Amino acid sequence: MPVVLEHLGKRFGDGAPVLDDVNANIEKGEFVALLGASGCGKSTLLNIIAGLEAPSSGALEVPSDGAAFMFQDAALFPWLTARENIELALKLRGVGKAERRAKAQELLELVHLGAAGDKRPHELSGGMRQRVSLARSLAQDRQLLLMDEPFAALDAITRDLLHDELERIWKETGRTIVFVTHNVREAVRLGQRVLLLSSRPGRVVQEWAVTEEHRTDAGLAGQLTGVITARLREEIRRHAK
Ligand SMILES: Nc1ncnc2c1ncn2[C@@H]1O[C@H](COP(=O)(O)OP(=O)(O)OP(=O)(O)O)[C@@H](O)[C@H]1O
Repeated sequence: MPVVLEHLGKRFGDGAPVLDDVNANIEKGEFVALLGASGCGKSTLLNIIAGLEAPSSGALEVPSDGAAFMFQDAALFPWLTARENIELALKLRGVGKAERRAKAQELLELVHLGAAGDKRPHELSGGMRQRVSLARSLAQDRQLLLMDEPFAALDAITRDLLHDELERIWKETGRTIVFVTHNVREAVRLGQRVLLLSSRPGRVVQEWAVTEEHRTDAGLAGQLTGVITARLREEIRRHAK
């Protein structure tokens, strides 16, 4: 099991707990969508899984080689080309110079940017930049990939395209993915499992399995989206009181 979270809690300083008694098991190769309202602690939980933050209580098991991380903002180095951004990640991983170029090209092709390797970030669209960012995360070659609202800033059509791409890449690479979003449609589109995090404190309050039937039957997927949206609204209302 790559990720086990047991009674995980987090508070910053002497503030109110941000996370409280979070429990979850994520299996190897699984695609889990972590859904929650703004500010409920999704990024904090992802940072804890990534080892960037320590939990205040509870226990967690994560892969010993850590995780690759992809953020909402591509955060590419502007003075490097797309290829060089990816090569840098490979270099940091200790891949030799000769091998780096071929591997970077392979990753560019995987994200359908085979011809754009020499472009710098400002010459790329937002969607293309996120593809480079995805390729760079894959260059880190970790089994576990943590994604923090990576497509939130993109327009709906580009986002749909990237959903298809990410699904294909997930299937091709067998990565374990934890994908944070506040968008229910996106969670149902991508996740095999959707975990709903409550607000203040954040806790997994419900989870849903997204089955093959949901993938092939838009009506069924729409129904599930409706059910999850209603539950999310309830959480937001409860928190607003
Ligand atoms: N380093 C920190 N110090 C103090 N408080 C923090 C810190 N990091 C996060 N918080 C608080 O923890 C809470 C949860 O933040 P977090 O960013 O994890 O939520 P989120 O669900 O990812 O939100 P969003 O969807 O808006 O990105 C917020 O109230 C935030 O102010």
